[in-house]
Amino acid sequence: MTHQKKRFGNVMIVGLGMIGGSFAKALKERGLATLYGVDRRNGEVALGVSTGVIDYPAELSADYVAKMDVIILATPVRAMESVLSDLKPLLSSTTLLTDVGSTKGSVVEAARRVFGEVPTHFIPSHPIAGAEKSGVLAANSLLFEKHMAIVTPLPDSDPVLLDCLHRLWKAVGADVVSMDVEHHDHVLASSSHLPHLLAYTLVDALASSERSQDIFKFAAGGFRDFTRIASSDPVMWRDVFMANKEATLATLDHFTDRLADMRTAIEQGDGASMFGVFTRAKSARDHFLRLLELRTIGSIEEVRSVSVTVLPASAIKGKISLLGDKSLSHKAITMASLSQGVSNIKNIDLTGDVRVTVQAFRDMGVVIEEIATDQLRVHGVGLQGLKAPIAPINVHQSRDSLHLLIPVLAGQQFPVTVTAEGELLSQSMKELFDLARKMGGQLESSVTDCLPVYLSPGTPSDVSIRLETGSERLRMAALLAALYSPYEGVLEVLEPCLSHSEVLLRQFGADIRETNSGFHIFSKPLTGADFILSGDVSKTAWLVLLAALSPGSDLVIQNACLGAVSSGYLEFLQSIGANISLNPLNGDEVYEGSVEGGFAELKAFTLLPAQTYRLREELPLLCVAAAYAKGESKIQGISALPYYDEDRVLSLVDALNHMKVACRYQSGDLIIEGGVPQGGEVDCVGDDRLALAMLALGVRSKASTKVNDCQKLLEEFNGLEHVAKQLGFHCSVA
Ligand SMILES: NC(=O)c1ccc[n+]([C@@H]2O[C@H](COP(=O)([O-])OP(=O)(O)OC[C@H]3O[C@@H](n4cnc5c(N)ncnc54)[C@H](O)[C@@H]3O)[C@@H](O)[C@H]2O)c1
Ligand SMILES: O=C(O)C(=O)CC1(C(=O)O)C=CC(O)C=C1
Repeated sequence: MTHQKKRFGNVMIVGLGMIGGSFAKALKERGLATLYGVDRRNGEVALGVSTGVIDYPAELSADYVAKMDVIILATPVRAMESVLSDLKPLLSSTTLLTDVGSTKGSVVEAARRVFGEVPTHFIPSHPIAGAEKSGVLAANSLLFEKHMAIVTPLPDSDPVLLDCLHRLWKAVGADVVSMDVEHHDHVLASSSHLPHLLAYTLVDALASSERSQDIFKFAAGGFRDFTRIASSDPVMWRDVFMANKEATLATLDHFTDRLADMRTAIEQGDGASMFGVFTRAKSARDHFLRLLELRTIGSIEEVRSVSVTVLPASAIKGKISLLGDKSLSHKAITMASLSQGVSNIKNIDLTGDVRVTVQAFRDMGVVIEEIATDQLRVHGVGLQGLKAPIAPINVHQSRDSLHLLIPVLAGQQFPVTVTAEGELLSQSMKELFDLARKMGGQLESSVTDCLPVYLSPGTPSDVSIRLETGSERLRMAALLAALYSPYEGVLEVLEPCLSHSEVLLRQFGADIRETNSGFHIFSKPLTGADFILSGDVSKTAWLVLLAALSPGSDLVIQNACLGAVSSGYLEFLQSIGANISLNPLNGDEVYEGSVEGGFAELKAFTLLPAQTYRLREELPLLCVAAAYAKGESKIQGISALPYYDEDRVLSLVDALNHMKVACRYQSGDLIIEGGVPQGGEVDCVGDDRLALAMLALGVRSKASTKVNDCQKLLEEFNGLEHVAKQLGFHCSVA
């Protein structure tokens, strides 16, 4: 045999069936190895050669085995012991020996029985990919692409060969993960072995029933989807259940108990229990499917960047009602989940981060029905009625979800891990974690006060909290912490007037009394409520600014969220000359109403540090107002802002410079000279608020403005193009 040495040299497959054949074919097609096949059925090997799956037939003899760089066992798992015995006298310790068996403990035990102890060059593995077919003719060279391959190294495994095993799986397209043998067998017992057992048993039970002819005749999609895997190879699966007895019995018992509960629910006509199980199962499956799709279609980074372009010189005209406020949407879902009874929430915005909050409560057993695209029915479980989730709670990049969940989780009876993604992982959460500590919770994290955090409950105690910052998210978190006080919680805040958080909590029956410095919150269960959410605050702020900057505008937002906190920004715009009128529908301190806005020349302004802090959420929009105002505006105290608010302003300064707006950042203050921006192409670094500010900058600029990296903006504001069209200005997504 004369051939050039390939990257993985000579590779022998023992058991040239569907999996062994697929592996051989994948390596061969990529030119990565010279392939040898061994099978107890000579016909499979001959077929392997004739169909080009392998290069050469082989045998388990010294001649062949000695020159192999890699040997892969791909027989059913119980046949592996005899193959290992045959190989034992022939093997060299430099040959990587691995397997693809569906169970790992039994294969390791077989190696121990044959060799005395597991040789350092035998490293088990398992591709999580397959099909219900068997035999070499079912070989598929793409089978492992974007699927996982688990390697289960042992403490003494040879590191060089372990590295080679990782590279081998990677070379055929798999994502490689490491796991210990016992964990592997437990996880696979539930994710793979139990479903096969159910499919086989279901088909067998139905096939032996008296109506089997008709059952199969009328079986359609559901039956087909559920039972595809009952066509899998019986030898392989008999071996799996004999090899992984303990773990499969454990998961089968758990499942049998749950099935018995379902039987009782059907018998008793208990629709609520059935509905609960089905809703949780649907949401869990949808969630896992999304994760799976993300893995198989590529990572988030690979998603192509989206840009939004705004054309200048159009008036903002029309009457509009906005979808519910994002922050109120998060809060309403949280309060409804913690209430006793059912809540109906209308005009809720279920896009972007709000989904994270919905998913977290579903993961903890709350049934949340989506009645319409903007309407939820939440079956609350009470303040302490959440169930331990089966996996860590992931808040992704949602700061709102995190601030609501930490105090709520600190008030439960079970421990839980909370994690996040992106920037949230590297930011200190000290103030938030301190609230949970005050509630008696214990928090452990590998980096102090950062996520991921392991949160375990302690003894609940009355909390007394004094907030030193004006953060609305922290205020809501503190209110929730106080709500879990056994008798009375005390909250002192910088601005003791009522905000939407307290008003919303009162709608759910919370006993919150105002004091000179804040609130007293008395222990009392929340009760379900029905309500309609007011329109989004940041979209209102954006549209009103667009109208103020565009001559000829005549805008009416019918369901704006008004009141002490949310109208601070609108009142400030009024103070610099904007033509805005606020028309509250009722006289409460926090209320809904309409906002009317039109064009007016804006005056330059100075924001003192305290104002800058108070208006920090809308600061990018105020910078845009300054860019169009007559004269020089000064925004003081930017360096004293939380760093993410400061970063946002600094990114906007880049865009201002790019659009030839004269501005400078000096000792923590920003000075902006008003004029007419040039337009151009800018990047919002994936920040939705920054994207809105940059689009506002383009609304009356000399040329069109294209804002890149708008994925997050479109998630958070998915009706953007429609709203623009309705109000007569041109905003297009590419
Ligand atoms: N089918 C799947 O979806 C899947 C997925 C991942 C892992 N696995 C594992 O891969 C292995 C192979 O499964 P498959 O689906 O390819 O089965 P398969 O039936 O297609 O192939 C197994 C091959 O092994 C041969 N064989 C049996 N005993 C032998 C022996 N003593 N010596 C030499 N050859 C022998 C058989 O003749 C057959 O050709 C199993 O251990 C299985 O647990 C299967
Ligand atoms: O897709 C299929 O047909 C499979 O059964 C593949 C499957 C699984 O259960 O997911 C089967 C056995 C394994 O060991 C790994 C993967």
